[in-house]
Order: sequence, then C-alpha cells, then structure tokens
Amino acid sequence: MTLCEKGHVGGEQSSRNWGWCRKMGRDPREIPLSIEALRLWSGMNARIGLETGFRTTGILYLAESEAQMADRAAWLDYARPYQLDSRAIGPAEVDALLPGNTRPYVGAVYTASDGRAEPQKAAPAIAAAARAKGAIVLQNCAVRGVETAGGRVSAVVTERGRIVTSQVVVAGGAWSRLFTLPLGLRLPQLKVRSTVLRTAPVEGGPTTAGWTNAVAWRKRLDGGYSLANGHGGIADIVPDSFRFFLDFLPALRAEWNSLHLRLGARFVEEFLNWRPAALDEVSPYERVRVLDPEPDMKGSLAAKKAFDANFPQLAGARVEQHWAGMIDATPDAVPVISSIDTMPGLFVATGFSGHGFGIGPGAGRLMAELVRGVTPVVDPTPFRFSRFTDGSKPRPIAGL
Ligand SMILES: NCCCC(=O)O
Repeated sequence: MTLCEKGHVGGEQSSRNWGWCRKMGRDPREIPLSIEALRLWSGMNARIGLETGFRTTGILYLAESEAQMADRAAWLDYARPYQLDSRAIGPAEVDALLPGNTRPYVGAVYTASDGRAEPQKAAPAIAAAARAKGAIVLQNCAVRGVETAGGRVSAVVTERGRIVTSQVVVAGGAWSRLFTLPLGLRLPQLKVRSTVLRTAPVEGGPTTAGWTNAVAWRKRLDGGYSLANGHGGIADIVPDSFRFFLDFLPALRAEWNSLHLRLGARFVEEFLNWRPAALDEVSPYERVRVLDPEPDMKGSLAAKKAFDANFPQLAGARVEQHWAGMIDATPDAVPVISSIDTMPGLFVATGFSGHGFGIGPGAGRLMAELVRGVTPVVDPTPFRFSRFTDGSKPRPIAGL
C-alpha cells in the first residue's frame, strides 16, 4: 500500500478540526459507522503503540431553552435502535459535569462514551504505525492524476513519476472535487471554512466537551482548551458554489442561520488556479502544498469571549493560536466512501462534512474492506457515490 501526500501527513483538515470523536448527533445514516469508529478509537493507542490523544471524556450538546432541548433530544429517537448511552439530562447533572460553569442551561443531551483525540498527533501517529507495518508513505509527492487502460485504473502519475496500480483511493479532502473532475466525475462538493483556537494549559475546568450556541470547547491533552465558534463556519463563494447551487440548496436552507456566506479572494483564487492540469505539468496540488486558509478572527474571539463568560475562572487562559481549515461538504452532509462504477479500480473517500476526524477510523476500515472486496463492517449504501447520479436527490435530514 502506498500513500501519496502532496504536503505532509496531518497538514490539512486532519490536523485542523475540533478533535471530537462522537456518535451523538450523527446523521442516522452515519450512526453505525460512528459506533465502529469509537470502538477503534478506544483501542487505537494500544494498537499503534503511539499517542493519538484519544480519551473518553463525554460530550454535551447544551440547550438554552425548552424548545432547543426538544430539538436536541429529538435525535435520541434515531439513536434508540443502537442502544447508545446518549441521554437527555437536566440542569443539575449539567452543573455536575461542568465545574465552574456560570451560565444556566435547561439541560443537555449527553453521551458519556464519546470523546476526543488530538488532531495534530493522531494522523501522523497512525501513518507512522502503518509505515512500521510496511506501508509506503510518500510526503511532498502530489498525485497529478490517474491513468486508465481499457477503462480500468492502470496507474497514478505523481510529480515524482508513475506508480503502476489497479486500485486507487482518492481521499483528497477539499481537493477531491478537482481531482475527480478529469476522471469524468461530477462530485458535488463545497467547502466550509472553520476556525479553531487553542489556549495555553490551564488548571481546572471541565473535562467534558460541550457545544452551546456560542462556543464549542474540549480539553486538550496538553491541558489547554480547543475552542470554536458555535456557528457553522464560513462558506466562501467560489465558482463551484454556482455549479452546485441546486445540489446544495436544501443544505443551504437547513444551515441558513448558522452559515456565513462570503465573497472574497477565494473566488478569484479558485477561478484562476483550481483547474485540472495535464499530467506532465505542475499541478494545483504542487502549487498549494498545504491549504492554510485565513482564520475568522472575529468569530474566533467571540468564541473565546463566550467561553470566558461560561467559565470565568478560566478567563485568564492565554490564546496560543488561531487557525482555520476547509471542511469538504456534500449536499447531504454524509461522506462518499465508495467504489466508482464508471471506472473499475477507482474508489473515493471524501466529503466528511466536518465530521471526518471522529469517524475516520471507521471510514478507513470501511474503505479498506470495499477495496479488498470483503464483507463491509457496515452497510455502505448510504455512502455510495452513485446517489449523486441516480436521481436520489441527496439532502440533509431535517432538524439535524
Ligand atoms: N465541525 C464540527 C466538528 C466537530 C464535530 O462535528 O464532531
């Protein structure tokens, strides 16, 4: 197995996300895969002999009104068949889980068995373990494209030469749409810019992660907190926003109150530079080794302010870093983990829609099983690429 990475392992979204590993709040189509992912996370450090930062900390989705509590708790109906430990709790239990919290909540949905890992540690550690098992991990080695023979995958062309192969998995995150375009695929994928900050280590405070309307927090392995704004991020308007407008219209309607649309430099950047190149030319993947978008400082500082208001005893915690990442989203907010019917040997794993880190180990297992042609750990049907081409009209499930 050879992994080609245009930059370095853990350079883009795998290191830039919140670090949450959760079953709670998942789209029902993802619940079985998230259960498998949490099972794998819980044994990951022992399995690879390295520290990923995974800890079972519990996660709270907090409610500020009875109406919001009812919305949050509605998800429990989807989870019931799986007998998870997710449950609705009242204000007394919220207070017990959030020492020092000063904001009143009417309750929360709580999953004690959910947790977090450290995005900046996990992917490099897992890659190192794969290497130790014989995988070849090539960094600074962009794949420019895929070659076929008789309609089947026959090779990938990298900036350093050709690799003959009959099977390729495109797991390109925000780049997957561009990469699959010359392969004749119409992968409806847009990007959401999400900003996170981290504080210096601080004594005390909750170990349970929490998500309010204003801020999401989780304790870090280094003793600080990772914080993000409670809203859904910034959707930069780019040429693909127009191409996929109708595909994403239901998602846009569902997320209208939490997404911020922006027209700015990203439109020009993608219009000019996000274009397929010939395989013997320098590709966009070499020109942008690491996609490092501008953090949304206003939103990030608002998150810190909200966290400080919740936990005044932690307000002195210094902000060490703000960063942003590009979430790659599909119209139904469910990933693609799929073979591609029109090109035997081609597989795609992408579109994790902001939930990819937590579900990653399960997604990796499922993709590997599809490639090997063995019985998959969960039903892969919800993740098939062909839902975008067979007239299914994929859309998010209302209320999630
Ligand atoms: N963009 C949200 C990241 C956390 C999560 O959904 O698990």
